Amino acid sequence: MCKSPLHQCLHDLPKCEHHLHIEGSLSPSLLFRLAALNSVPLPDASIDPSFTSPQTLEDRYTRFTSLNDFLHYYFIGMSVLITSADFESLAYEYFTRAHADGALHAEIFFDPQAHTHRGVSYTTVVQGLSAAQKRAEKDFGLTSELILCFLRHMSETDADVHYQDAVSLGHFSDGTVAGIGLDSSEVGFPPEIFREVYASAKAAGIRRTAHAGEEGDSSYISRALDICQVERIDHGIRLVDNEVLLKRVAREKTLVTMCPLSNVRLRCVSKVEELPVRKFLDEGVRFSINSDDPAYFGGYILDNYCAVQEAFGLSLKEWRYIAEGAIEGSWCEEGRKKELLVKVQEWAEKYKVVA
Ligand SMILES: Nc1ncnc2[nH]cnc12
Ligand SMILES: [Zn+2]
Repeated sequence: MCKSPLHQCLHDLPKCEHHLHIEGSLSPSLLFRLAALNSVPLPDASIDPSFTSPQTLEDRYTRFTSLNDFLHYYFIGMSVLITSADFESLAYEYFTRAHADGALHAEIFFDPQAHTHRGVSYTTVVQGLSAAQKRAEKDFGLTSELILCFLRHMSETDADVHYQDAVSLGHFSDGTVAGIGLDSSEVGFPPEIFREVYASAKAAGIRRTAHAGEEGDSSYISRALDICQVERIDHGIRLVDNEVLLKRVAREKTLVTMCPLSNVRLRCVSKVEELPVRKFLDEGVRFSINSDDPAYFGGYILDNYCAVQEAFGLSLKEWRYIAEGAIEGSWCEEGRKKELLVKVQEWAEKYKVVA
């Protein structure tokens, strides 16, 4: 448990998670178990000693030097996921943990290209994730959405093939997949590479987000907004370098999905205190707080909330603003948003937060 005196209060605060890579919730112990079960070879421990045991892998995760250093382990890790049942248990475990942290709604990324290119079909992945979503809603009342991410180090053509697969299966129109995103190595892979697939999605009324301004400079954010017409920005911490852009994001109520512990582990900042939380609050930027890849970055959603509290000492009124902004920026139905806003009101009454 964190040291923050607000721990219980932050636990009880109705939370929405918008930036969670489901493959990034694969713990080293599950990784080793699934590798054995599915007979997937892991790197030889004599070449990379991190793969000696779950503990040595966990230790290696505390020493990432960059986004690419992390992605190397992330892609090896997910290679143990083979069957629909693997994806279902991975996602159900994540939902169970998010529920225990007091999350009521989660919008989770998945990376289909990273699976299809090693022979696991798009349908296998989505069947497993959808089954977990239904179980989590039934068991915990936790609602969720899927966001199909394109890997920016792969071609636009390949992204389009996967987009068209999802379109032809009716996954965007029947609600199986809520929208598209863009992830993986940022620098050198600007958003405009994917302008056409984003234009198709916009024309079809499909929701759009993209990682931008994580390691890349603020022009990645403006290009994601202007060229790909995204409705959200994932990470977006480099907004602080461009005052005009920051004011625009505040004015347009674009949701910025921050991931504090991730940014520290990947050395985008040296400590949580360096993140623009205070600046975003002062300027009225709408943002949510998220875990990104919790099994790799040392914390789930509540750990991230507590880390922000320890660094910035926010008031309950400010936490209420964050919670309401996260709900308003969610991609769930309006009816669900209203229910979630009522829960924030109840939280405010319980903790005597004046409006
Ligand atoms: N933090 C991150 N940035 C870019 N791509 C990712 N894929 C998983 N986590 C990511
Ligand atoms: Zn991410």
